[in-house]
Amino acid sequence: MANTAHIHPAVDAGLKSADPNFGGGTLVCACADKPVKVRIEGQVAHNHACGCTKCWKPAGTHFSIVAVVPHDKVTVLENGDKLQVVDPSALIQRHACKECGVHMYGPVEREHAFQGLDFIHPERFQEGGWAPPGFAAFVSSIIESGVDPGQMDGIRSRLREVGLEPYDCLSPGLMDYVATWVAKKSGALPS
Ligand SMILES: N[C@@H](CCC(=O)N[C@@H](CSCO)C(=O)NCC(=O)O)C(=O)O
Ligand SMILES: [Zn+2]
Ligand SMILES: [Zn+2]
Repeated sequence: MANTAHIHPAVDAGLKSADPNFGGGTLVCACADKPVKVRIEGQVAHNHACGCTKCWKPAGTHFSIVAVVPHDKVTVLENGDKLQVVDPSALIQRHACKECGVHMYGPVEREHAFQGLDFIHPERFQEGGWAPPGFAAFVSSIIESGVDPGQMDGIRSRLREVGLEPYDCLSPGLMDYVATWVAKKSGALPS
């Protein structure tokens, strides 16, 4: 029987390939009136499906689609007065539209391996061509949002079917990157 587990509309509809000429675009929130618009220069990196409770997801969806760009490639173009930080104590300072709730950008300002990067949701680009997600992160975290643990086998196999290897943290490459940063900071590895 076909696996019909829903992941995210952009995944369920079939992932679109990156356009090698994609040079950036404009993220737009979901407000019909005075939408927040944020300009991103260049292609996104490390795009992934994220099951954590903190990332913004469209209604009825278990996963977000989230990627990073350098902070200096992010410019608020319109209606920035509608933005507010969701959780000022979080590592990722997610700036959400107060009216529709869409997260528009989330800088990491703290001393961390990801400092200088902003987390964004490429599905909010009004243009196509952004790099598709390459793996699924924080998959077990969807249980924290109320997903029945009995559905996890089906969800993980669906993720594998669509080419998104499921992990319960970030991908091994990113976890190694973070751990290397920590080891260099502590002196466990030479910097
Ligand atoms: N089980 C928790 C996990 C939350 C979490 O650690 N999320 C990650 C991934 S977000 C995008 O990849 C993270 O780095 N969070 C930092 C932050 O949120 O500031 C849950 O589901 O809430
Ligand atoms: Zn909005
Ligand atoms: Zn997340």
